[in-house]
Amino acid sequence: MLHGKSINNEINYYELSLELIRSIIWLFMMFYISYTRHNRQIYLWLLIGCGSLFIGNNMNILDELSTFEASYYQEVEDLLFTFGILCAWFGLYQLIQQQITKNQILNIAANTDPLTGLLNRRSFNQNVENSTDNNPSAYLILDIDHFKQINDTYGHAAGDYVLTKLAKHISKSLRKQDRVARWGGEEFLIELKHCDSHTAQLKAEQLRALIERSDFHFSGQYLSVTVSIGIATVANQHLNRDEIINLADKALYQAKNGGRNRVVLASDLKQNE
Ligand SMILES: Nc1nc2c(ncn2[C@@H]2O[C@H](COP(=O)(O)OP(=O)(O)OP(=O)(O)O)[C@@H](O)[C@H]2O)c(=O)[nH]1
Repeated sequence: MLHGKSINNEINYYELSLELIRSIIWLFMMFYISYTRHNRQIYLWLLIGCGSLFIGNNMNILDELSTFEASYYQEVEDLLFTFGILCAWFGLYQLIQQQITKNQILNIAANTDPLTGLLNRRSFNQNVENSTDNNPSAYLILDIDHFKQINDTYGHAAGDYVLTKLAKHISKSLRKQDRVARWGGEEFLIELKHCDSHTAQLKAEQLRALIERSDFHFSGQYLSVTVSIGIATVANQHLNRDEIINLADKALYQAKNGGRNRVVLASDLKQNE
């Protein structure tokens, strides 16, 4: 007899069973979370939180058995409850944060090219479909000349370096409203918003010259890099975007056939055909 409270040996088995079932469900959920999220830290917070809540809940069952003052159990129970709820909420908060971060990472991975960080073809097309802008745009398809040779001579890593550096050059030379995507292996698609064919041709020529002048050094080797560019504009063409891009592709084909390292406009192409 410690503090003058009479011993009551009756345990409420029904209450205890309910607590046990609840705890088993929690444990199962936490193992499931830990297994699917692969994050032991979150699992630990939830486990500590739920463990404290479980013990807190069962304090009143112990109360029936023991000799301590009821107020003593009440204090410990309150403490465990508060601690348990804080831990469980913190675990849940971390779980939600982790889910948000994972979604963001997945979103970036789904929409960008991993090598250059530019938009990928899927994401570029999606945004084009969502666009309600009726102003004329110009489409430029830029392709690296003899890229296979760079890979074959200096290695795949050198080719990757060229692609990455080229992507940076293109991105830097564009305005905020313009977009660029990695369209294929060594091909980039540029969308110049509100741009007529004359301006598009000037910009493409500037970009071509900039790349020709740029230093591409890889592992102490100087790499000569040039590009060919095909252009098509939306203005005055009663074609949809896919058809315009096809026109730009044809212009690019002619730039390649014309000797590479040059810019060809689709309207010139029509006249020449
Ligand atoms: N390093 C590297 N090479 C790539 C990548 N994607 C595609 N390629 C290579 O790009 C090369 C494209 O070669 P081709 O289509 O023959 O074109 P090209 O040699 O540039 O010739 P032209 O376009 O006619 O001037 C192939 O050798 C591909 O392996 C990449 O992500 N990294």
